[in-house]
Amino acid sequence: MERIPTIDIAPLMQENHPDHGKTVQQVMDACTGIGFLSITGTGIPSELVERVRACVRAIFDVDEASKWQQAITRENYRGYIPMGFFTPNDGSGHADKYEGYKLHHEVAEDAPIRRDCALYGPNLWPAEVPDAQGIILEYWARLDQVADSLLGALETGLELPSDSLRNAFRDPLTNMTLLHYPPQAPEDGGYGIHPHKDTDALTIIAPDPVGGLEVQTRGGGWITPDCPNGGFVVNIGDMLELWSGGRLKSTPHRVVNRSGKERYSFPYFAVPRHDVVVSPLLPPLPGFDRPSVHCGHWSAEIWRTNWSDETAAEDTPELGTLHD
Ligand SMILES: O=C(O)CCC(=O)C(=O)O
Ligand SMILES: [Fe+2]
Repeated sequence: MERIPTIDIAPLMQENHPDHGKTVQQVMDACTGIGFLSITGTGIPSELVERVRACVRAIFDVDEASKWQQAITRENYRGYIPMGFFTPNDGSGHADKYEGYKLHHEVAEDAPIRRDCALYGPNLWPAEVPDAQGIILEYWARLDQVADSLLGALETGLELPSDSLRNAFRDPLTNMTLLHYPPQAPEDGGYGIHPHKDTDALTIIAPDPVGGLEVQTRGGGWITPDCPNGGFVVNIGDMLELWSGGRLKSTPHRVVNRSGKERYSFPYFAVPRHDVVVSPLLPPLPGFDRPSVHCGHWSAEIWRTNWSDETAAEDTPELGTLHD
């Protein structure tokens, strides 16, 4: 499949919809083919998405000195990621051209799960944008429902027991990166985000109308998702690829912002609970041979190794890494 289909998922969001089976098949075809789909029929009002995008813009409009004061740390992977803060571990030495703000599934200061895994906790919210918390958490709750519906469809499509995927997302390590990509000049060869695969289970993005996301086809070309207004782009990450024994595809993608305009995006990365060990729930396809992944350990490793003086442990599976 060399194109990214648009699928109305309204039949998945309601029990016993007559088109449920047909929609499951469409989602399966996309996820076992190119690994990307555009979705409509989520019930999320465009107006909510636009309010989120306005907050994201305001968060990046904060002055540089204040951003550095609220920057992400090794101890707490939350807050600002100033432009050029992390360099990809691909040996190229070229920093991606974005600035970010990291958020995680919101957990109270005194939540019991914090005793089991240090990755959980309250988010940092930028002091300068007081509306951000309420608006983004409202949006987040809607995406939790969309992710749940898609996971339910994949359980059906893969013929897995009901809830076998969805149960892994109670107290999840789901996270979101707010992103700002300044426009890149035509002669500028770098990337907004270099080609990579997502290391999560499933990603949901409200595309910025300025464009810039590119997806690799099986043939090696790059295509742009053709997502209708009010729709979302969804992609399979490495964890669902692993769970499905290689049936669902985690596909390389990249961002290049040649629009001449500022680009804002806020991908939602669905990640299971910290103690979930992801390994194939079905016999792996021939040639698909990957070690299992402990979600808490693996998430901590991905974030730790973003600091350039930290190296990956021997036993770390290389999820997300692209090899030539
Ligand atoms: O900004 C986008 O559209 C995509 C970002 C992305 O691929 C990522 O953060 O993993
Ligand atoms: Fe990505």
